[in-house]
Amino acid sequence: MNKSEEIERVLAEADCLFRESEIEATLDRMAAEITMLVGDKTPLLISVLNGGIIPTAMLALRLRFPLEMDSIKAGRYQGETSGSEIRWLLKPTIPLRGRTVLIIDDVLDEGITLAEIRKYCLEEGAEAVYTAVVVDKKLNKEKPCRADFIGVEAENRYLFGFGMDYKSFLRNWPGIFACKHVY
Ligand SMILES: O=P(O)(O)OC[C@H]1O[C@H](OP(=O)(O)OP(=O)(O)O)[C@H](O)[C@@H]1O
Ligand SMILES: Nc1nc2[nH]cnc2c(=O)[nH]1
Repeated sequence: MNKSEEIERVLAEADCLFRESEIEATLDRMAAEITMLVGDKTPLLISVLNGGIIPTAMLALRLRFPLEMDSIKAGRYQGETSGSEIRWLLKPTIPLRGRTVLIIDDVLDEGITLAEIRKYCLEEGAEAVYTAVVVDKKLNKEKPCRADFIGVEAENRYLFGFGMDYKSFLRNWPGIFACKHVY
């Protein structure tokens, strides 16, 4: 099976957990919550690449207050469907000292990535660090990091869409989908 056949098969078998309209409504609600908490803090939004690109853009367009944006890349999956050691690939260039930071990512799974990024921001002198994810996966164990703003909860299956990839593809799929099999 070549790559495009694999992607076609994953798509054909996948279950849609949340439709585009449901995620849009969820993002509206998250934006209102974020505004209440940090709307007067001139926050720095940090997008966790690559999965955070789409959620960050969609959330930022809903925020009507002054903010800055930067990115961080610290991945554990590197295009695979199971995680390993975290690798730092890009750090923000805007200084974090004294800032209210909002880290935005697509999915909170084991919570290791977000916990490490949160720790990094605090070490860099951020005054307050908040975290937002579109999906929090329900695992039957404690996570090292909780998100302050959560879109939806999903079962513990491999997900794609709305920023989340299947082996680097399908981040652009408009909804949240669960794979039946990973190949
Ligand atoms: O909670 P965890 O188990 O640590 O996993 C969550 C992380 O996994 C994915 O990133 P990935 O490393 O796959 O990089 P990507 O954003 O480029 O997809 C996702 O975007 C989160 O950042
Ligand atoms: N795309 C994707 N990335 C992840 N990183 C951790 N869990 C997941 C998941 O379910 N899907």
